[in-house]
Amino acid sequence: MAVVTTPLLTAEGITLRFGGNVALDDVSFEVRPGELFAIIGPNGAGKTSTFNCISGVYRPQAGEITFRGSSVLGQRPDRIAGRGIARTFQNIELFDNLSVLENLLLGRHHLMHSPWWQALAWLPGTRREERAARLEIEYLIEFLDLTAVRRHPVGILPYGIKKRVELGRALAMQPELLLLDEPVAGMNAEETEDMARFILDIRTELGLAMIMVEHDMRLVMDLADRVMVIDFGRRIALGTPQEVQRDPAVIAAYLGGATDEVLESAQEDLR
Ligand SMILES: Nc1ncnc2c1ncn2[C@@H]1O[C@H](COP(=O)(O)OP(=O)(O)OP(=O)(O)O)[C@@H](O)[C@H]1O
Repeated sequence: MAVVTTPLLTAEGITLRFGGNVALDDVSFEVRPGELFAIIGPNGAGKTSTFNCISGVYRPQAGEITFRGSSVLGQRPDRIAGRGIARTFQNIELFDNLSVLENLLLGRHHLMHSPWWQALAWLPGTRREERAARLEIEYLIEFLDLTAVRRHPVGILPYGIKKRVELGRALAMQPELLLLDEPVAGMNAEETEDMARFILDIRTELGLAMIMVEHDMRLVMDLADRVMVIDFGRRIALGTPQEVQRDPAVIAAYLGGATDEVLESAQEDLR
């Protein structure tokens, strides 16, 4: 008997317009618990817009997005984050003057009731809630191999480590779904390999579902369980990495209507 899994997130018929410009046109997909779901597509295809609809930055004019069975539409980004959807950004958004530990504690803090400065002050009378948070953060610091830099101000760290701190801050929010916006953009080969390892560890050890937007095809094809391809705001393919990289519509989207010969060579590249 086939096992039916209830989706964690469902997007149904999402349409998003900016004036006359259609950023997303009737896009539907679902993300299953524990799945690594990738969204790819040429520049301006609508990938970031999809993230912005899920995380409450944009409200689509049509369609529905549900997380664990109830709608996220119309909710503020902080409320959606509190429901278990955390996000990293294309451009790192951290507090440069604060340490790695402090940045992670602030990420954790939106879940707590005590004032934010208490998390940083670490007073002798610090409440139980703060102590529990501190233990979780210490676990994440170790998990992400950040122990050696835990007290360093984020501003002085190399780019690849900053991206890892940003990942840590999103994980500190204890999400069930993590949105990764170009996690390896601008990274060298070694940093990319490290990040790929951490993404895999998040899936296997923490069991989190992830949606990843990424231009690095090798990373996508190596890591993702399923891939959705969008072009000009439309979903043109959805399937396993093997299925989408064979799909002529996908190859054509990347090349803009090519001959059979060029398609074949693109297929090689996508492999
Ligand atoms: N705030 C906005 N105002 C007007 N148009 C927007 C806005 N955000 C996105 N768009 C438009 O929506 C379309 C999709 O953009 P989006 O940023 O989602 O693409 P993308 O696939 O993430 O691109 P890239 O790979 O370059 O990051 C583009 O035509 C873009 O110009």
